[in-house]
Amino acid sequence: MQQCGILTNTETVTEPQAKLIHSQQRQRVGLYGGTFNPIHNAHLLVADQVQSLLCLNRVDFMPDFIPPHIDKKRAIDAQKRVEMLKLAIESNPHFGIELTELERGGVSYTYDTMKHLLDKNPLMEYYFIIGGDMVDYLPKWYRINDLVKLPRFHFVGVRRQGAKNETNYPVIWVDVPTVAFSSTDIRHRVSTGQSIKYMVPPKVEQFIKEHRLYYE
Ligand SMILES: Nc1ncnc2c1ncn2[C@@H]1O[C@H](COP(=O)(O)OP(=O)(O)OP(=O)(O)O)[C@@H](O)[C@H]1O
Ligand SMILES: O=C(O)c1ccc[n+]([C@@H]2O[C@H](COP(=O)([O-])O)[C@@H](O)[C@H]2O)c1
Repeated sequence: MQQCGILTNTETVTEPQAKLIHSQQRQRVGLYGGTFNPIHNAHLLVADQVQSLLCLNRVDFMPDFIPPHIDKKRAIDAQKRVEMLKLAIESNPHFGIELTELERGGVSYTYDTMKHLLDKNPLMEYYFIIGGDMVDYLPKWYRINDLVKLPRFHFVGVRRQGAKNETNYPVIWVDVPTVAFSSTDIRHRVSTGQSIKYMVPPKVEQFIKEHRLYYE
């Protein structure tokens, strides 16, 4: 079991220890942004691995309203994406859902989201999880130079096959065992009658069937 460096009953506290204690009064929150159309097991695996590797208090999945790369995909309605997220995370006490981008509407620029969350939650330290493929695109992100300078904000890059997995921006890199499929693959498999068993949680599979999502 990994130790997360919690100091207890410390009588004489050195300056580095004090800084550590102070930093531990902050909640370390992972944010996993995406369209989640639908959420799949690779997302869940990444979130779980990053949570334990970085000793995060929790990881919140944050569905976007309009993804900044609009041409990338046309998602099903937000309510159904959230329903599937709820079903997927219900058994993990370290997982939650952050709805701020859906509530705000418009294009879900991360800079706007983080400004809002950091102002609202001064005791939270945020770890924004992105795949290595997304790291390659960081230079094109809206106000990226301002975003990386925000206090209490960190990018966590999950290395992925096929991505460059390097950048000049500050990124905490992690290696986690992962699998290569995407939501696009899930949608394609459903629309062509192939099995998605073990690629999404059973309740999400059931939801997709019941609501006839992605069949055409
Ligand atoms: N198999 C995977 N392994 C690691 N990271 C992943 C994987 N699939 C998606 N991600 C990451 O999850 C985040 C949210 O992704 P998103 O909701 O767009 O899922 P996606 O599977 O990439 O969807 P789509 O195929 O519709 O683009 C992104 O940072 C993406 O890089
Ligand atoms: O702010 C930006 O310019 C920006 C550009 C690309 C992606 N993002 C965010 O990165 C997360 C993953 O994006 P995506 O397209 O893989 O779903 C999601 O939360 C997006 O809002 C943000």
